[in-house]
Amino acid sequence: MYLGIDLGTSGVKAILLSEEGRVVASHSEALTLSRPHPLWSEQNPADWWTATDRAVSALSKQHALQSVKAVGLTGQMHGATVLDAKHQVLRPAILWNDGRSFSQCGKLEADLPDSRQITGNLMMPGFTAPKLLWLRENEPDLFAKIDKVLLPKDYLRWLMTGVFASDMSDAAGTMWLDVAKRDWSDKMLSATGLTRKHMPELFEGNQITGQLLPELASRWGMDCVPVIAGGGDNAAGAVGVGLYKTGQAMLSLGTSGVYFAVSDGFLSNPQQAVHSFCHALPDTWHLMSVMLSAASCLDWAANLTGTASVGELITLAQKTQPADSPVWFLPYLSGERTPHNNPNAKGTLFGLTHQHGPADIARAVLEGVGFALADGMDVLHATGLKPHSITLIGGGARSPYWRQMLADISGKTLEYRTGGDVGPALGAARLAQIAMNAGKPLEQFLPELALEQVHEPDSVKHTAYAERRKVFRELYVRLEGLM
Ligand SMILES: Nc1ncnc2c1ncn2[C@@H]1O[C@H](COP(=O)(O)OP(=O)(O)O)[C@@H](O)[C@H]1O
Ligand SMILES: O=C(CO)[C@@H](O)[C@H](O)COP(=O)(O)O
Repeated sequence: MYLGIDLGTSGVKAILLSEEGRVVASHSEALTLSRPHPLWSEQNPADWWTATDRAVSALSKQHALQSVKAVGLTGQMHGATVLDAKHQVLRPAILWNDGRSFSQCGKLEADLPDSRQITGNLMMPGFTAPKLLWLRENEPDLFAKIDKVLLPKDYLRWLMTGVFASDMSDAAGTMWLDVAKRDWSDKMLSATGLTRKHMPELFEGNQITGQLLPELASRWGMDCVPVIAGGGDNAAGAVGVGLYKTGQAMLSLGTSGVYFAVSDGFLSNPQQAVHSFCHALPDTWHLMSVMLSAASCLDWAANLTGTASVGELITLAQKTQPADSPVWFLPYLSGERTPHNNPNAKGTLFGLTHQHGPADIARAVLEGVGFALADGMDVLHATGLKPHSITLIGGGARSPYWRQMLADISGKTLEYRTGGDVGPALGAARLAQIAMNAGKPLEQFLPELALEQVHEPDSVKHTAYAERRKVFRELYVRLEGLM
């Protein structure tokens, strides 16, 4: 078997994949997020480790882990985890949805006019490099002590193997990688006062980076098996659902919302904040549009409306019909990346009257996230890449009602496959299986998951939603200055 570990924002998931490609067990442990100041978003790396240890220990009670041949790692991207020379964590990790480094982004682009050519991307807060510049300017004593900068899953790897290593897909999200060359860029590193010695060694997603340390192996009832590079959660999620060829795409409904498409060449649309990164398999790249708050808006709305769970919130929304006097929701609760690149963008409810109640708000939130996802799809398609199939993954994809609404809003056929909700952990386990079967054809280990439901867009509803989306977009344009 293969063990896949996904350090998500809302929790750590561990799954066991059988040699035949079946998920035989899984366990999740929740994580919380801290927002100590406006625009800040942090987690304590010690909590990541506690949750990981608990998740794997719980899995070992469901299923003996003695037959695990390799471990694959994946996780939330871009987080800055900084260690001192004794390899102690210096401060809470600054996460992917943290907007504090907006001015540092402008400074980096001004200092390095070719930064978009090297990285393929617009410099955005949330990416790792501008956060390190923020630390240099705002916490200089701490910055001076930094010996290593690690991405979240690579901090777990360090604790599991004693090795500093990363993979190309996650490293691409730092803005220190030359994405076309798949190597660290000395120029980008030096612009933030760092060198290669601060970075982990680079691997492709399906390469072995080290072995599980003996004390952990015995704690979890495993051998000292290889730990594989793995990938950022989106690239690994794509591998999990079998996406590695140009034209394959997915929509990931996690804390963030991501439209991800595989490309065999290096394309980009930095002006509209489309991300252009390496894929987790050699010689492949991908594009993605990222919205910072997607399914997390449902958690927020469930809390706001006093509904017990996201499932209940969706049931509430289902009781409403698209109204004559609708409510609109701008889902920018943590600012936004694609297409606005604006950490100061705000969540907004518009159109409320005495007639509206919690159900209308629930519906507006589901629709608003859908409109924002459709905006992201449009700007990705503007690169010329036109995917021929779109698979839904992530916790939000568990709702058939929301899945159909997203097909109606986007006007695209959306496919839901069994097991898509554990996508990244499954992808990490699949990368581990590929690594242990080097030389065999990839296709053998990347079967598409069984199709559970196909959501065809309803053309009448799509036309109505297209009208509503015009107002959604206009609202942002008019409110941007006030935000
Ligand atoms: N039944 C459900 N229907 C729709 N959304 C759900 C359901 N259950 C959980 N979710 C959503 O799934 C999200 C978590 O998805 P997940 O892919 O695990 O995120 P992450 O990788 O960011 O930790 C939560 O924000 C929650 O709103
Ligand atoms: O910032 C990005 C991608 O660029 C996010 O997608 C993070 O990688 C977090 O993912 P989830 O926890 O929402 O899966």
